Amino acid sequence: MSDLEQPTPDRHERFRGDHPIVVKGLKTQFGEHVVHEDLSLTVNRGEIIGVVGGSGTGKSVLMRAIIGLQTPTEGEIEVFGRSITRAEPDEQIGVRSRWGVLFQGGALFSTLTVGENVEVPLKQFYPDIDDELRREIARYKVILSGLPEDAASKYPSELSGGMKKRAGLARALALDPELLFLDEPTAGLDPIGAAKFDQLTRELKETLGLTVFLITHDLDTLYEICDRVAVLADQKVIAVGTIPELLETDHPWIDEYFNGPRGRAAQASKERAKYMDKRAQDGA
Ligand SMILES: Nc1ncnc2c1ncn2[C@@H]1O[C@H](COP(=O)(O)OP(=O)(O)OP(=O)(O)O)[C@@H](O)[C@H]1O
Repeated sequence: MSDLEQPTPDRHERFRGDHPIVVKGLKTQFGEHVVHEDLSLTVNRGEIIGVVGGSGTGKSVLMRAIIGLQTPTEGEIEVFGRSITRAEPDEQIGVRSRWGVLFQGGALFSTLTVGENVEVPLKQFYPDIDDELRREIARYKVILSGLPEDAASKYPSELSGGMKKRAGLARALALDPELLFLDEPTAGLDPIGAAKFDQLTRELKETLGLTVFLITHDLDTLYEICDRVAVLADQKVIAVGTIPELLETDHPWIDEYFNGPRGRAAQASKERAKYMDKRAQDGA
C-alpha cells in the first residue's frame, strides 16, 4: 500500500453521526456513595447542551466519566460512536484528541506561559510538529479565544479571571476539537465578562461546528446560548429539553430553579434583549 492509500488515522475523521455522546445506564460511585444510578443522556451533534443540577449532584463526575477520567461501576458511554468504557488505550488516544476540556478553574500550568500551555496538547498528540509551527498554532488559538496576541507570552498569574478562562479555552481548542467540554466557564466572572464569554462560546460553536457540553449554574447562560438543558437530580438526568419544554415538567427542583427569583430575572432579561433587538431591526 502506498502512503497515499494509508487509511486516515482516527483523529482526523470527523464524526458524522447524530449523537456524539451517548450515555446509557450509568452508575458511578465512590465507595458506598452512589453518585449516579441508571443515568442516561444523549447529546445531539452541533448543539450546546447545558447541564444543571444542585451542588454535588454529579455534573463534573459525569463529565469526567464521559472523557474517560472516571471509571463507571456500570453502564455504557459512547463518544463518536465508540465505547469509552471498553476502549483500548490506543483507541482512547485517538478519541481524546478530538475533544477539548475547560476544567473548573482553568487548570493552567502556572510555570508555563499561556502560549506554552496551549502547546502542551499539541506536543502530546503531534510530537512531530516543529517548534515554530507549534508556536504559531498556539498563537492563533490564543487570538481565537478573544485574548490579545501578547497574552501568549504572559504567565497565568499575570491574567485576570476572565483572561484565565479564555486561556483555558485556547488550550481546549488546541487540537481543533469537535466536542468541547466546559465546566462552569462563567463562574467567578462579572456579568459583562460572563455575557462576553457566552457570546464567544456561541460564535465558536457556530464557526467551528462544535458540539458543546456545558456545565453551569448560570441561568443567563442557559437562556442565552443553550439549545437544550439536561437536569441532574435523584442520581439521574431527570429531564432534558429546551427551557420551555422543561418548564412543562412538574419536577419541584426544575420548577424552583427556573421559576425562582433568579430564573424569572434571567427569563425577563432574555425577553428584554429580544425586544431591544426587534426594535433595533425595526429602526425604532
Ligand atoms: N474523587 C472523588 N472521590 C470521592 N468523592 C468524589 C470524588 N469526586 C467527586 N466526589 C463526590 O461526588 C459527588 C458529585 O461531585 P461533582 O463534583 O460531580 O458535583 P457537581 O454536581 O459538579 O457539584 P458542583 O455544582 O458543586 O460543582 C460529590 O458528593 C462529591 O463529593
